[in-house]
Amino acid sequence: MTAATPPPLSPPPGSADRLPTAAPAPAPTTLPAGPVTSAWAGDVPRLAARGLIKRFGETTALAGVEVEIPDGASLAVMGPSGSGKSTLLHCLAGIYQPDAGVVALRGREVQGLSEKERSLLRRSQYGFVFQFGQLLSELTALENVALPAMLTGASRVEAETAAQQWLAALGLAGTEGRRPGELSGGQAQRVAVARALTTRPDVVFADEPTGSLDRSTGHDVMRVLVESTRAVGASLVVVTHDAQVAAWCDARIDMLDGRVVPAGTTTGGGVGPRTGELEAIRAAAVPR
Ligand SMILES: Nc1ncnc2c1ncn2[C@@H]1O[C@H](COP(=O)(O)OP(=O)(O)OP(=O)(O)O)[C@@H](O)[C@H]1O
Repeated sequence: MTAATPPPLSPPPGSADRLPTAAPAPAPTTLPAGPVTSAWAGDVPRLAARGLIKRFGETTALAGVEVEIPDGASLAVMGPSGSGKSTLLHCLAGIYQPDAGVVALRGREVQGLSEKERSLLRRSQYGFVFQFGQLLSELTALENVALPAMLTGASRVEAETAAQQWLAALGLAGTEGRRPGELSGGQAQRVAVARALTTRPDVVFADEPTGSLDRSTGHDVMRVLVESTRAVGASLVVVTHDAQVAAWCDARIDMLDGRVVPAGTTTGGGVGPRTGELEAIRAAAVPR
């Protein structure tokens, strides 16, 4: 990694105006054409799950999870290691098929789709940001961001023009030609955010998006992630151990043993000190 100058914080207030509106050619929708499922016929959430159960052999990773994410809202999923956070994200995103329960995108059930249909759904209507970005190391930042749009049918020129706009809006102008190894951790995560937004997804899923970053860079990345998804009208699901990361989101659920429990009842991080506690203790311990 280079000792890169941190990019300017972005998007600044009002940045929605600066985010590109050029969308790639719309991908064929994978949502069933039928009516909205009656359970959500009134106020249809962007994404919802009912009675979600997922088992791995003897392990019940999800034991009946209910969750709703409104249009354009962000949800933090917290809880200790092994509580089912990533499994929930994978079920919501159509990566895992649940053993029971319903997942609905805009009121239409998606859990019964075939693997091919779910793959198309993920490519065309969801965006993903992971802990280590998962950028393709041999591609430049521009190519990484352009790729999802090309996979959903946009021409190379169209996809790269839009990618350039996304990168500029996210404070990354000038990094287009760099490969992931030539970016700072914060820059790489911003590229991952740009890549997640480029197909104008319905929902962005982020699994520990700041897990590999220092506190200040993580703070910037969360701001960019929350504000840019909001600016384009996407809903956001963030899995995190960090209460300060969760605080960026509109709502939070806590998980324990595969269930949603009242917020604040889990430590989110095992037996160790919680986020910010050591700093507070050290500050309090300074002689006055
Ligand atoms: N592919 C898998 N095969 C077998 N067991 C799994 C698999 N994925 C998850 N599990 C188990 O399901 C439970 C929930 O795991 P999950 O990864 O969802 O928890 P988590 O809250 O995301 O944990 P962490 O914070 O450590 O990532 C755990 O007991 C885990 O061991």
